[in-house]
Amino acid sequence: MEEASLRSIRRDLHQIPELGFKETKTQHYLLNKLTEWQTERVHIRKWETGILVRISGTSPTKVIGYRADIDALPITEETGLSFTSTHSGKMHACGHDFHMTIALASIYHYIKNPPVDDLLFIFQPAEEGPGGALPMLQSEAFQEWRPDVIFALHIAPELPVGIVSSREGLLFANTSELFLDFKGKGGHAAYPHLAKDMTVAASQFVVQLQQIISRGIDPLDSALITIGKMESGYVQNAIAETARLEGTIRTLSPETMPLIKQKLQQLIDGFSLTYDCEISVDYGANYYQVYNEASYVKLFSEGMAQEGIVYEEAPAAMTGEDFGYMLKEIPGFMFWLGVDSPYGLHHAQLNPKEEALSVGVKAVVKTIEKIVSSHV
Ligand SMILES: CC(=O)N[C@@H](CCC[C@H](N)C(=O)O)C(=O)O
Repeated sequence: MEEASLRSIRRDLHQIPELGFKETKTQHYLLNKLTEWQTERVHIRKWETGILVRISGTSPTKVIGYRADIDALPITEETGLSFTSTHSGKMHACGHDFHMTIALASIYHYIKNPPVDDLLFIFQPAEEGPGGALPMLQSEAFQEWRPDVIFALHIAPELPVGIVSSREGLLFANTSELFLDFKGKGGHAAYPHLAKDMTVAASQFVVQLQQIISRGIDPLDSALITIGKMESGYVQNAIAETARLEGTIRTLSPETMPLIKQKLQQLIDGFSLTYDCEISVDYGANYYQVYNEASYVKLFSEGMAQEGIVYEEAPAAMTGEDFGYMLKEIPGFMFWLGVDSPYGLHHAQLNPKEEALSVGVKAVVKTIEKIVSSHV
């Protein structure tokens, strides 16, 4: 596909960001393109707000899967681009507009050049939350077309265009969302002794919970807790009756996650007594680690060298990806695609370079060819 068409698709998608399981305009846009190009080899199925596209091979011995996530984030875009988000308070700040464009262009390639093996392209909803990969994987629609091998990419703002990166084994962490609600007793700001101040309780909690990691977890088994949002009270001269903390827990090993949750519960019990309040916890969406199968990463790095794309070994990252659930069931891998943006993932000014789109398509097509001709 021409560079100009890649950019135009990416810009269209960039303007209509939608949150998890609400990607109706996105689904409609993708379906329009797919049906416009459809031939007798191409079979399309909807699943919730996602789509599965199966392309029949000329002489298939396996099914090769490629997954692109399609949802956006509740972030107000500040890029000032001419094709900025038209959905107020929502933005493709994690590159899923790139991921979808690269998947569409790869499908287009295989419509023009029929593949040897069967291909399954997966447009998956709700990666940022509440998690679309696991229910999609378990769906009848997916299981009927289940691939034998699967891979995916993620944009990497810190890498220059022309560089891709991955690693054998653990690439992304185990994650759990964290929502804490505090309920005390409100009152006049001048009478703190008659109230139960949840601003104070929640503030102490934020500081104290960092010690779960620094004092409770083996430093060689990395983990983190980030509180990204904190809310309490209603007005400057009243004691806050309620407070809410929203965050995420990340661990390098699946076993450390329940340990942190157990220690959090002990902290919650202690705080409830000390501050005479009620604290409820909700762990929201949980994602399993992204663990890459070594043989496919080797195949990928060989393929990139043949294609003139620079391959670098990636460090493991504390980012999360529900694609980990697909890799738990189906062998494969994930890689980073350099897009060179001074602002990182989840930043309101993230602006990936569009030259990376064609590098992404080349990388996906080459990887499919390598898997077709391999015996792994
Ligand atoms: C690649 C990336 O940025 N993924 C997200 C996944 C979010 C998982 C969930 N909502 C959580 O925050 O735990 C990430 O934040 O790493």
